[in-house]
Amino acid sequence: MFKIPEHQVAGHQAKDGILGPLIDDSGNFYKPLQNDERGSKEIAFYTSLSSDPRVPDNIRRYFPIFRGTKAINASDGSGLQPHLVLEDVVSSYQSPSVMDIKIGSRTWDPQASESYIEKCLKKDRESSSLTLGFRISGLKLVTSSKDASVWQPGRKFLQNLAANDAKLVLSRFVSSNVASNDNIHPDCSFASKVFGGPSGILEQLLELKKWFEVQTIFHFYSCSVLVVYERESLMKGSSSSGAVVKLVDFAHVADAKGAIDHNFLGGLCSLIKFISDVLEAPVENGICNNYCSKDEH
Ligand SMILES: O=P(O)(O)O[C@@H]1[C@@H](OP(=O)(O)O)[C@H](OP(=O)(O)O)[C@H](O)[C@H](OP(=O)(O)O)[C@H]1OP(=O)(O)O
Ligand SMILES: Nc1ncnc2c1ncn2[C@@H]1O[C@H](COP(=O)(O)OP(=O)(O)O)[C@@H](O)[C@H]1O
Repeated sequence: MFKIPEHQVAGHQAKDGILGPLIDDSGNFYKPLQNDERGSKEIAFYTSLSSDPRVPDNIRRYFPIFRGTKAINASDGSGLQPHLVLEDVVSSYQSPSVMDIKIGSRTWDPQASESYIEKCLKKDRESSSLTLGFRISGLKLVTSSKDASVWQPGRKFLQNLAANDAKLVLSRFVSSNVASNDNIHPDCSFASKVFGGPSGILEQLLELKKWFEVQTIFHFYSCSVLVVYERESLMKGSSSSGAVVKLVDFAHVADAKGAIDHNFLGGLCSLIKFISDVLEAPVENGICNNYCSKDEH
């Protein structure tokens, strides 16, 4: 009944007897509750999100639906363990293309231990978090569902991108010619249908930004924007990409104590600028002008 999620792109993964999330056939995503304060923080967040009247209805749709907790057999063979039961946000896609972008220059919350802060500071400094205000934690793009081929760059490569290369990766994420040749200029041919349009990724991020400009309830440290779309249907000429933004990972959410979450807001603004640039770059001869580097992998 429980399976390892095929489309998970970051975080702890349930393979090789490791503790990680599981899914079922009914659209549920079971995230193991880490048995330190991270598990309780994530439950506290979802519980408070569900009941807090200050969270506007239009913003709730950016979070996976929370269906409580349940003890299920854990992926590491340790027997019944408590899991968060969340909506599996990719379950309605035939072959979802997914990108996880961890937002904010700083990924530790004020209550973290000295050793955890030190570990995060190192990762933030060595990744694009400090320079860009976000880092791409993982990405998987289905290039052909017929032979199950995918484009899935290494996580270390993705996390350490300079600005030009981040633009290149975002461009490739919405290009039709990813499979053909690693060095080919991305054509960005799906940019307008995935990033653009009245219900595209950019509009969704802008709606979230509006809320982050005023909300003083939560500080979202180490939280990710998950971008999902159905590439296969675009390849076949459909005009609908099913592009959605979801926020995931609330193990480090802190009380905002009445202050704006400038860390998340800054990272979100930076991501919005990158996506706007990809969208606005004029395409000449089918080639996207924001192509920047030849040596990515
Ligand atoms: O253990 P690591 O080094 O893989 O770090 C995990 C991160 O992996 P990454 O830095 O992307 O390679 C991982 O990052 P992603 O979710 O993969 O972006 C989380 O930050 C995870 O922390 P938590 O479960 O949210 O508290 C991190 O786990 P903890 O180190 O906090 O347990
Ligand atoms: N509700 C969900 N539905 C589908 N996939 C999810 C969901 N939540 C997380 N994921 C997948 O799992 C990955 C890691 O999730 P995350 O909550 O960040 O775990 P961790 O705390 O281990 O870092 C995400 O990048 C995404 O691919």
